[in-house]
Amino acid sequence: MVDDQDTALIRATLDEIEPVADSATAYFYAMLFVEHPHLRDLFPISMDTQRDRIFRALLTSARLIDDPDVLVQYLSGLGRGHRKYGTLPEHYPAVGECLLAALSQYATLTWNDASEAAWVRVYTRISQIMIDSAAEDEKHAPAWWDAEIVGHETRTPGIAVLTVRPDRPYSFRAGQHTSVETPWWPRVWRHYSFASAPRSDGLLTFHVKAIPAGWVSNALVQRARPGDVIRLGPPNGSMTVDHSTDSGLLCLGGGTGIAPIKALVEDVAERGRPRPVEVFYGARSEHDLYDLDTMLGLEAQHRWLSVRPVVSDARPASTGHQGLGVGPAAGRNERLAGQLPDVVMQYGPWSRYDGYLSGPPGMVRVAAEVLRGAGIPTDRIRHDSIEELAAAAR
Ligand SMILES: NC(=O)C1=CN([C@@H]2O[C@H](COP(=O)(O)OP(=O)(O)OC[C@H]3O[C@@H](n4cnc5c(N)ncnc54)[C@H](O)[C@@H]3O)[C@@H](O)[C@H]2O)C=CC1
Repeated sequence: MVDDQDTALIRATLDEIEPVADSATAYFYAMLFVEHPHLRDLFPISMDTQRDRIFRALLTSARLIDDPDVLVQYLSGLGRGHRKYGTLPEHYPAVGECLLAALSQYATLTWNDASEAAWVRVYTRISQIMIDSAAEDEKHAPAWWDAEIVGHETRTPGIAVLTVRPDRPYSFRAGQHTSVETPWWPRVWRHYSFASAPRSDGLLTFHVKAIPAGWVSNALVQRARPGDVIRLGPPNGSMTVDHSTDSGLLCLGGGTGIAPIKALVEDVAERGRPRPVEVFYGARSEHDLYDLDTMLGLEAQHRWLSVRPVVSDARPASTGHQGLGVGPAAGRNERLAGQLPDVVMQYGPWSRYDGYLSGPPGMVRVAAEVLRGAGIPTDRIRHDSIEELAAAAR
């Protein structure tokens, strides 16, 4: 979608901007709100969590520029996701104009007529994909769903499992995530993975951990109660099961990252085609393994499933699990000790498995490398965008 010359020019601008991204982004928003004050209402009152989103999206696009299929998929998701903010096609030129002004102001070494022309071409193409996908989506899906909380279960002082009933049918795939807005913080949206495969009663579940200074997560854990109504954006994400193969699934779920892994296990169970699924469920302490009973319940029902709890803040286990392979092992469900990716490497071989990674961004980053080292090709390792995970963890 972009030729090599434009790619090089775009990357040169972004390399120069990256160290001063905060200033460039502040300049961009200041200009946007001064020149186009009516757009201010599309953004949250407090901009602190919003600020780096646009730059993150640009970086993600730049990183994917060599992979047009994935880039179009990413931008289409972004376009659909922008409907819930009230974004309209006529807003894109205003954003583009301020974006280019900010880039020219802060990328003084690399900015010239050629790079400006490249940015105009690329931004026009990016916005067209987003506008088209939003228009297509509008034909068959609402911009957002209202969803009533029908269950709120506190699992630990900081973790709650929420069950919600959307006001209209909501279709998604196991392993995907959505964005959530609470009534208490208008226009502040946060991503949460679905913790179950689609259910016949149409209910959706989420595992939410209250993170320090996390407005949405604290509201959902501490304040939300049955009867409250939250808002959901469209489903997104490609960490879904490839049902066209019978390869095994190697799943790493760290902390609340176990939520989509549970959904994936349910998805495999519903397909009725048994294939080996090896789940490593990591937490800092025994106490943090808040969903272990559910996972062990699933393991008891399905012979093809193995669940291994791993605790990182514990002394190494005295039993010799190392190098045993992934077959049945004595003492299964006994706590393994260590960081999730390290423990997984004590098992295997994994080269014939597909990798599914979900959890803190640091874990996902390290685990992706470790699985590549274990012989799983990059295109068979699935996880959500690490930039998005890092933003969610703040
Ligand atoms: N789709 C996804 O990827 C999802 C991601 N999450 C994210 O998962 C995180 C959950 O947080 P917590 O429960 O506080 O998890 P946590 O920080 O307690 O860690 C959970 C596990 O990950 C391991 N881990 C953490 N950092 C690591 C690193 N740098 N290298 C290797 N292993 C590491 C720990 O040893 C532990 O086993 C949040 O950041 C949340 O946004 C949650 C749900 C879905």
